[in-house]
Amino acid sequence: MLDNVLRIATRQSPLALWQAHYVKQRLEACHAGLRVELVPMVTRGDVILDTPLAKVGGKGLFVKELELALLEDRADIAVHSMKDVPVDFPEGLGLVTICERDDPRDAFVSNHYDSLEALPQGSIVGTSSLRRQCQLAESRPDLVIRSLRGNVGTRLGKLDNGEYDAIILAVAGLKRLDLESRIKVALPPEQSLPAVGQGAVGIECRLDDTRTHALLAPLNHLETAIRVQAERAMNTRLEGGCQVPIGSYAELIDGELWLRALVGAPDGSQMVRGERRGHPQDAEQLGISLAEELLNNGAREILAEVYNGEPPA
Ligand SMILES: NCc1[nH]cc(CCC(=O)O)c1CC(=O)O
Repeated sequence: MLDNVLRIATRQSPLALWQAHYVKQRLEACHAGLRVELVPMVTRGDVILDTPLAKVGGKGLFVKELELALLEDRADIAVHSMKDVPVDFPEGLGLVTICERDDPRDAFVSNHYDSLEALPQGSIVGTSSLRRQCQLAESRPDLVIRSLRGNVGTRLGKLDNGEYDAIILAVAGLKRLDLESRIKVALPPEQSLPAVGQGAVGIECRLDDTRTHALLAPLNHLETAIRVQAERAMNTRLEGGCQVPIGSYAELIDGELWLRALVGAPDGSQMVRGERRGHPQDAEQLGISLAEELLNNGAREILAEVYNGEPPA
């Protein structure tokens, strides 16, 4: 491989391409003479579009092919939405860089209603995320929640077709695709606790590739990395698989790390919440101890039911 070239394995969805181009631009701005190339790939997750993710193997489907390309040295890095990165990495690969987080919140998107509160009884809301579903169902048990999959553009198309009265998407994804104008309200964490890593872009590479590590170093954002570390430690301790009703969100406020988390029954009938404050250096321990508190307060039973029961339609 040429000394001045770095290859990014990327999916070809508009969001994945935006994220890959973002990293390319930042790397080229940091390193004069470096040429960053995109290596576009198709993953199984891109091919299977009409089945709920929980039934076909979950989010891991979107990263396996990219990781294989790294292991076979057909690419040097893979760029991911941190939200979609499974907790475990294949032998020899790891996440070495987390870029500065964008808006982590969920967005309420509708063509007819200005807010969640304004939705009439029985309105149809689209989301395939159990995390969004359980929080919606808790505050508005009257709503009808229907599965919604596909790229951000596909999902908006289904809203515009009239299949849904409203849908929930990540603010960050809409912003990246220049679709911020579609957001009616960004939901505060109190109303829709974000997913682990939501809004942050992470970079995976071979653990022994010191040249790439050095090139990536200036892109790492320490505050974001600490927040996401606490969130991921929480999910890992819960053994949160791919499709889970778990929210996990950390903030750094005046030097203090504040982690909030929830586990909910998909129908919103039960919800276990907790929070912890501590030193940023203890991010991982904070996540683990909060997870243990939730497990002891009922999360264990909720998660067992979700994993053994039928995946939601
Ligand atoms: N599950 C797909 C996905 N993965 C990351 C984002 C948004 C960008 C981000 O959170 O970094 C989205 C779209 C969405 O949830 O609306």
